[in-house]
Amino acid sequence: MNPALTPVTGATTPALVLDDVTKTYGGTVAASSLDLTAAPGELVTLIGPSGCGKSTTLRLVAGLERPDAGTIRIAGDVVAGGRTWQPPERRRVGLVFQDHALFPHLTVAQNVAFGLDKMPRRERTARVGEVLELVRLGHLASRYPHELSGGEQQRVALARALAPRPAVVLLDEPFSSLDENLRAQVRADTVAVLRETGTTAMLVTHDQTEALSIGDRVVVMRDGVIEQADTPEKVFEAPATRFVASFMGDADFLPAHVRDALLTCEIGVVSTVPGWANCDVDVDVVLRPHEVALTLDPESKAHVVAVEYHGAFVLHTVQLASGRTLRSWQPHGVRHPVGTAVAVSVVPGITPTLLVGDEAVTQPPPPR
Ligand SMILES: Nc1ncnc2c1ncn2[C@@H]1O[C@H](COP(=O)(O)OP(=O)(O)OP(=O)(O)O)[C@@H](O)[C@H]1O
Repeated sequence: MNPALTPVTGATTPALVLDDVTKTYGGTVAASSLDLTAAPGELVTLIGPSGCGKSTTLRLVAGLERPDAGTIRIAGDVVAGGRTWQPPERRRVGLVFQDHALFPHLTVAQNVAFGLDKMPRRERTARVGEVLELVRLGHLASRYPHELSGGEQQRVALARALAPRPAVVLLDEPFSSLDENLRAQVRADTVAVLRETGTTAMLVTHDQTEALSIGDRVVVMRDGVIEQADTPEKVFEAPATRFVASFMGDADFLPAHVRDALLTCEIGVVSTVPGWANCDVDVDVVLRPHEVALTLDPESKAHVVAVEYHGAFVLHTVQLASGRTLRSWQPHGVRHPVGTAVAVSVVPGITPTLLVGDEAVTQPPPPR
């Protein structure tokens, strides 16, 4: 990493802490008792349905909204909480928005220099050159925003956010105005720059794959509440709630039973459940399409009811004898026509998530 580009944060001090932060608008609780910590250099992705409070969370950190309660710390300093209130310009945060929000009458270099007005002129010019090189736009320094592509504008917005060496960069759906092909490239470039500079970032997205693929940690929100904040693997493979299981990827739920450490449901034995010996409990099992196997079986009461071609994989929906449906990813070359009778099982070695009510359980619930 280039030391000149390193954001100034203490190695052990979290870059960002939200402690019991709440924000309401009239009767709407947009953020409810949020607890969240980002370590220096961490990239946190925030995801959830429309209106769940993602942008509010970002705006609270940026200082564009005041919390009703709770404390926000940036690089160890309280910026909101109790009697303390730091305005946005004193918070050491960089902002990148979906629409880039560049000043149309300023050149690329002037846009990037905008937040550096307190810096001596020579230092400022050097810094602008440095961050423009970082985003590979040094050659376009004297262009105006309307003379740039969408992807280039987004890189200018990132350069402008990084120029003052913020403790945290906040990105609100930064790629959603870009078309599909460009988005993947700009996303990869942006993440590379954040990594190279060791920048702590919080990024709001609507895109599950994006949240999982770029986040060190994924924060799933619903109705102003954090449902789960975990590594991408945990969020996908061990969702904490029914909502997280279904929101972060395709998931089907079947009533199931654990007796003496054996998990069974309508399709038969699913797996063993170590540590669940001597119990006899009803649960729901979460099954993802890549965990469901199909074999041709004319005797089976299950049959294919829908087939969707997705290119590399073909999604089969199967109706079981009970009327419930399960989905199964089949490889590119496999296509069982609608009506085909199939035996359904799970692929070997899976550790499925079990739910009691809407909560995932890893221990047998206490006897009632
Ligand atoms: N300024 C405001 N005044 C009143 N209500 C607001 C205001 N800003 C947000 N809200 C409400 O707070 C809730 C959370 O909004 P927020 O914009 O944070 O959600 P979001 O998850 O970012 O949604 P989206 O994905 O649609 O952008 C919503 O119910 C919204 O209507």
